[in-house]
Amino acid sequence: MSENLNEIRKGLVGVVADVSAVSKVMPETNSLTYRGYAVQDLAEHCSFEEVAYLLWNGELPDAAQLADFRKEEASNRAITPALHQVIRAFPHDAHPMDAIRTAVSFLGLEDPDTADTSEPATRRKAMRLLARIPTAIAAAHRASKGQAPVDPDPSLSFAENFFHVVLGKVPAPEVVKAFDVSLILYAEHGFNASTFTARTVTSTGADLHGAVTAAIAALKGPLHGGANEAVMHMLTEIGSPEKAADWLRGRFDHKALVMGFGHRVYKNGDSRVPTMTRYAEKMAEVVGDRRWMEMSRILAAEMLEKKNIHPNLDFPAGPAYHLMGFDIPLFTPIFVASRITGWAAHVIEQSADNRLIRPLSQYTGAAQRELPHR
Ligand SMILES: CC(=O)SCCNC(=O)CCNC(=O)[C@H](O)C(C)(C)COP(=O)(O)OP(=O)(O)OC[C@H]1O[C@@H](n2cnc3c(N)ncnc32)[C@H](O)[C@@H]1OP(=O)(O)O
Ligand SMILES: O=C([O-])CC(=O)C(=O)O
Repeated sequence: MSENLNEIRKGLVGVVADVSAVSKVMPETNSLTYRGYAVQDLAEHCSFEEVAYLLWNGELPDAAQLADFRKEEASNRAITPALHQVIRAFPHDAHPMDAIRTAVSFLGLEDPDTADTSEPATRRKAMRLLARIPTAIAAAHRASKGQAPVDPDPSLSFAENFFHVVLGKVPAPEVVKAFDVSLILYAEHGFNASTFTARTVTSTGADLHGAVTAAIAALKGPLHGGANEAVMHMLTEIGSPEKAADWLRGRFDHKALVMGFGHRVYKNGDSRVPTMTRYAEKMAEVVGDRRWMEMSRILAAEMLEKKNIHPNLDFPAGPAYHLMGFDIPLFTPIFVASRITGWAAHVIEQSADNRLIRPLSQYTGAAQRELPHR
């Protein structure tokens, strides 16, 4: 095999690493489909549970299949006293992404199917993770604030229950809908860094909890999922719409990244941004606070005009989650609660037709040499 420097694609830019039937990212039309359905249609007309079923099964559920899926998810939400105890032992200033990464690893220790990498076992484990991740995120977040955990409520939808376990109350239906839309938009996106991490771990024959633990670690990074938190920190730092343009000029002067902008695949706009922006605007109306969306509008217009760079999904999701009442460190964990669906679909797909993922590197270190005399 040739080892030509010209063949190196740093960051694997443009490399097609495998086939996948889970989703299709189409930068030429700024569009995205899950199992063939346009993501904006799914977001508008389906629930997150239906989309989770679709990603895992290839087809949308009928009424009975959806009822079974919902029942299965809702009845698996409780976490053990042992995990609650572990969570209470986390440092109070631990980032919730580190907390959920550790909790998922612990859930692997407890799971009766941990080491079984067969497809039926992986599906059972995926359902348990989907159901328990919100409970663990909420327990860790509440413990860090000195608050007691809230028991999950099986009578609530996935989205309603997320608010219930984190905040202890379920907001108005339009807020729940906006959150559900965000979960659908975040659920799946091809071979992004965290999903590729999950597939790489799976390719070694390792189990789902290992793959998801690694994927969470990858998602935390500010160039990936961590950007939704960084966006809200940025907006908070700017403070008011009048300061947005000047603040941005300062970033340009320092050649600094502007969080929530740019994308490895989309160069002319992220398929999910128009839908998420619309729902973030609705949240601004509900809350009666237009400041964040006004700042966002100015930043997006300036970035496009001066740099020709479009926002990605994390840009409207950040202020949307803030307006829904979530603390900033919960934003990327919410991404985890959603993306577990895409990760599991890819783990199942990778296992079904596996080959070890193992690229090459071109060596640039010292030439071969003799050991010093000893
Ligand atoms: C859900 C998600 O994970 S979406 C991604 C979330 N991440 C972010 O929002 C972080 C900010 N964005 C970025 O860091 C990048 O755009 C990435 C990591 C998402 C994509 O990176 P790449 O594909 O390697 O970037 P790309 O090659 O398109 O960059 C082209 C040019 O635009 C610049 N650029 C790209 N994004 C940004 C940005 N957010 N702010 C300022 N400049 C940027 C690059 O610095 C580069 O400039 P150069 O040609 O002068 O070196
Ligand atoms: O596709 C990517 O590289 C990042 C992204 O938007 C996602 O994971 O949703």
